[in-house]
Amino acid sequence: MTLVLIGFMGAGKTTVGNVLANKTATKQIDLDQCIVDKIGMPISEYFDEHGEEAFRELETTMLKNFLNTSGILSPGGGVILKEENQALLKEQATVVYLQTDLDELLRRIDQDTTNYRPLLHNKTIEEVKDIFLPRIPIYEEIADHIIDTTNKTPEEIADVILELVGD
Ligand SMILES: Nc1ncnc2c1ncn2[C@@H]1O[C@H](COP(=O)(O)OP(=O)(O)OP(=O)(O)O)[C@@H](O)[C@H]1O
Ligand SMILES: O=C(O)C1=C[C@@H](O)[C@@H](O)[C@H](O)C1
Ligand SMILES: [Mg+2]
Repeated sequence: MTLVLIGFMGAGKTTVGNVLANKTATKQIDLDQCIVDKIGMPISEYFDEHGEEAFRELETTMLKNFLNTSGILSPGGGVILKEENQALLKEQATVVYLQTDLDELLRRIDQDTTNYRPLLHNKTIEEVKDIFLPRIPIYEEIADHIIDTTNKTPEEIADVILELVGD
């Protein structure tokens, strides 16, 4: 079964997925990257040109394409918003939720110069909370395992995951 890492932007899905892939000699599929390769533009540009709803449709199509590929799948943080995706993840994957305190997420996102996250651009803390808080129960509901990543390195998180799901 595919191992899927879920969590908010900055939770470390891509980073931990890479560490895990190296440790287990499997491949990591970063769904955001697959989408970028397909659309030929950054996600932020796609949001500007086509809107979030169009992005979500595309994200669902790509999730279906890659869900049954063996390895580690790291989707974008909003993949859990669609009920269709929630059902797919619950039924067809082992799901690990990378849980992180909001302060730590904001610190990581602030320091991350390689990724631009359109949903968080120019948002106040209160506006970020409006996106973050309603997602928490969905992440928790879908997860087979929950790991608090706040004070752990990606290496430590990968080791916890391997203990939980075996390698
Ligand atoms: N456990 C950690 N401790 C400290 N920094 C971390 C940790 N995990 C990830 N980071 C850093 O936080 C930033 C965001 O990580 P990453 O891109 O892996 O998050 P993501 O969950 O894939 O986000 P998105 O949903 O936007 O794709 C990166 O700069 C990464 O180096
Ligand atoms: O959490 C989200 O809604 C998103 C997270 C990113 O990984 C991208 O998938 C996109 O910017 C949306
Ligand atoms: Mg990512």
